[in-house]
Amino acid sequence: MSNYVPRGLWKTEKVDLENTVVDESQRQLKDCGISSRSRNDKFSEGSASESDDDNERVDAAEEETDDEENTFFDTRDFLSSSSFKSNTSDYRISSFSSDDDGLYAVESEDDIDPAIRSVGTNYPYVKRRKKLPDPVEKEKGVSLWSMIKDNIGKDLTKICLPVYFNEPLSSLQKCFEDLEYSYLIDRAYEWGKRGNSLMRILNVAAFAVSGYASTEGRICKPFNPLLGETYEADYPDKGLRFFSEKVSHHPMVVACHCEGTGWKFQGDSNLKSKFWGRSIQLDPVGVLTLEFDDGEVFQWSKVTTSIYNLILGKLYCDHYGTMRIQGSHGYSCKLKFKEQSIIERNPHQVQGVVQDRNGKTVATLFGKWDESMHYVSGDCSGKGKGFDSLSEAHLLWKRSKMPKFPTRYNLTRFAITMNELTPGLKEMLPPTDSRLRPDQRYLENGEYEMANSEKLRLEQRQRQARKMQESGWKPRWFAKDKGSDSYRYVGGYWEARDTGNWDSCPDIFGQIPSDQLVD
Ligand SMILES: CC(C)CCC[C@@H](C)[C@H]1CC[C@H]2[C@@H]3CC=C4C[C@@H](O)CC[C@]4(C)[C@H]3CC[C@]12C
Repeated sequence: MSNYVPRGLWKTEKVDLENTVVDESQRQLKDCGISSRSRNDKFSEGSASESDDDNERVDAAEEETDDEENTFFDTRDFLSSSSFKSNTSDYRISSFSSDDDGLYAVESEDDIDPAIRSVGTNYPYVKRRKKLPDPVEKEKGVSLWSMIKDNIGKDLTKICLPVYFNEPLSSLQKCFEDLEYSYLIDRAYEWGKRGNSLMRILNVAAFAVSGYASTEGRICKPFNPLLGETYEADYPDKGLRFFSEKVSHHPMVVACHCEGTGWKFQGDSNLKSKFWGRSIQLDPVGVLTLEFDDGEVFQWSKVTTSIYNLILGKLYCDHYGTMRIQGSHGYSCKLKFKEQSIIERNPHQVQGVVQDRNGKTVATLFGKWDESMHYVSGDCSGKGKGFDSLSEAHLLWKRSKMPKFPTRYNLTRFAITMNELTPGLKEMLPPTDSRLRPDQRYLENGEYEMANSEKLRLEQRQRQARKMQESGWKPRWFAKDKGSDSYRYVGGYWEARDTGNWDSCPDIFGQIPSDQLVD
């Protein structure tokens, strides 16, 4: 059994995914006879820290059975069932066929009220790029194993992984990926305005799930932003503008704020990570808040994400757990993300219910986080019943098609646009914007050597971040809410951008003045 790992050999350690160091315990892979891996089978990285007395929990996690198994009916069986097909026979046919639109294309949604369906389609057109630049240098196959083996005997926690394991986006930009399907919030807004709160929460729920779609097949690490790094996304073509800032380094926290048409979305993301040997578990802490102009507020938290096959096999991630969306006007929604099992025929299932203020189930939701979400009126989540009424399922959301020019990072069409730096935009940005981060730009251009050396330089800089925080560093655009641990946008970013006055923004990507260097 090649992947048998003696118990006790694996320490359950807290892994800082953002610190690009190789975990000491990976050295032990060698002792287990695990041989080289290609670049495509990427490896974990993390810093060894904290307790190693949690071994039992590994066992517990492995042996845990999914007692909710039965409550998940087979969505795939259903989607291919004739009753469903006859109802929405053309749901696979895209209503947009040219390659020019794809970014915000909504697939055929015949049963959606045309007036609602057209919400968000009359935003101005903005030309955005459809591919990343062609790489300057040829890609080379870097195996993580070769890096580890050359460093045996050294302190492995001090080795930096090359930029080759990164995707050319920062964690700040990745937050914006959650807004790819913002038209669902626009629809929710419209439904609510028409007095249909049930359709409002259903669209909010579909939005909350849709943010996960872009994580499928993405196995590269985003760049860990520097303290004070920011990212803005001005997307009039989606009727919104988004802004995020890295507000803390220890623990690593990113705060974001997005103003849409009739709504505001904000939150901060702080991941608690656990290293289980073969996998890494990420538990997001913090609440996301969506606030409509008419006063209705929705709050929810993200579910657990795990990254599997760090040792052998194909790396992949899965999302599982229960997401509770609490609305301020009576309805709430509970969504279960089913955990994938090894023999899973039908992964990525999500199922849930909307309940009114009395706890009565008024609608049932089901689908897959990487595909689509549907709803049925009434309660059909119970076992044994439901398949008849499922023929009345209505499409809420369907994932957009992947780009015509795939990237080696598997970015979606939307993600490809996020790091674009047009000359006009460059002049508007503060010196802290992720688009100006040199190593990330070099990686995007396929200049791997330069990317690597710049990454090392900036990581050197970043080592001062803890000191900065301890000596009273404060984020520029967010502040902690009184009596709470969450960050709120204090305002002023877009106003500063209008005047072009970035005096208060430090040059975080530049050279460190030699008198400020610390050892
Ligand atoms: C171990 C290394 C080299 C492999 C690459 C790890 C990749 C797969 C990891 C690194 C950071 C991770 C992301 C970190 C944060 C979030 C927010 C969370 O709410 C959804 C998942 C998501 C978006 C993760 C998806 C998986 C991810 C991209």
